[in-house]
Amino acid sequence: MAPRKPGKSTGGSEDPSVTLFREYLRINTVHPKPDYDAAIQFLEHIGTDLGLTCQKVEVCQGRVVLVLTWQGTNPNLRSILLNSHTDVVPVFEEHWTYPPFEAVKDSQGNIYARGAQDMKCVSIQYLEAIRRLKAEGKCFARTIHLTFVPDEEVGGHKGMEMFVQRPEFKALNVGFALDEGLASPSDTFSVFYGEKSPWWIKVKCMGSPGHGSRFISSTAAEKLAFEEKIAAWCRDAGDGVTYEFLQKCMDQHITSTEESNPWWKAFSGVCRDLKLQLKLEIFPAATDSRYIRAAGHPAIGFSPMNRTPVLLHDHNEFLNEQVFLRGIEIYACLLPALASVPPLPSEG
Ligand SMILES: CSCC[C@H](NC=O)C(=O)O
Ligand SMILES: [Zn+2]
Ligand SMILES: [Zn+2]
Repeated sequence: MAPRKPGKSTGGSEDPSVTLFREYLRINTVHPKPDYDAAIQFLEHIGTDLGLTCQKVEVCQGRVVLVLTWQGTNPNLRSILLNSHTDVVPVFEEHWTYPPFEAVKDSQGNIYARGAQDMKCVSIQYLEAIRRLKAEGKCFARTIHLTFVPDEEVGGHKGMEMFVQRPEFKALNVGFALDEGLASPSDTFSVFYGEKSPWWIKVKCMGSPGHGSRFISSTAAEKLAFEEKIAAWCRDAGDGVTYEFLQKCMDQHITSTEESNPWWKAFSGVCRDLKLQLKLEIFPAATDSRYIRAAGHPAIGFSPMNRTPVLLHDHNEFLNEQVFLRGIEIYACLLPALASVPPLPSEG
């Protein structure tokens, strides 16, 4: 085990937000057996400390969604949803320079841990931005809800997919949601308004595989045409060859990034004021945003990490503490703007 080194980039005294982030990273929520209870207890404690109301929704056995709420002054208006998942993907410890659940900070202020980018940073940034706004005595018209969901990394079925079907979700009256994005190695910040639709397919071939790997010449861009091709391959391979979808993402919703859209106007307006360069992208995989969008709500994927290599699911995932702290400042500007979007025509 590598020794834990004291951080030097802050001159020895660490920002309490960074300390909290590192504490959260040490909670082992790795698949296949994430310690969700420990994560929820930790987050609930922070929320209660901040004076947020707390609700727990058990979407199925052992899978609880934690909802922390900062009530707005006009509860009739639609709310802002800040979503994050609590689970992280497995590690190959032998490929890590530092133990992946110790949140070691090196001399440059880089914090190494599974979940440093995906996406424990964002959970703590949301909370710490709220801490700052509350300390300044701020309050806003719209309610802000934070949801902490399980199982995103295994498809979100026992997480956000079930939660959006629940009356407790409908009662949140969501107007606009923020969820995870990706780091960006350049100066720009990546912003995601839609996602690819991954298909994970398990093919079961009991006998001889025959010529099941033979490709048919005409390619099909259309997804349903592609599924027919898979079915045909299985038929061609002989009896007893079956396939099943482990993931079949079909959602094609995208979120408006038109200046005329009031949510986008608020989001992009803050970024302009802060001189953040945005790069609008389609997320290359699938996140829980797809369930939020499919439920009819606009959602933007945004993890404020520029000048950072994209290391989600990779060995030696890290985030620099200065980038992390800048993210809190960014949310502390975004949240007031979003929670102050004037009543929309549909809100009377
Ligand atoms: C299709 S379920 C996707 C789960 C996971 N999402 C983001 O990383 C992923 O591995 O892409
Ligand atoms: Zn993620
Ligand atoms: Zn992930």
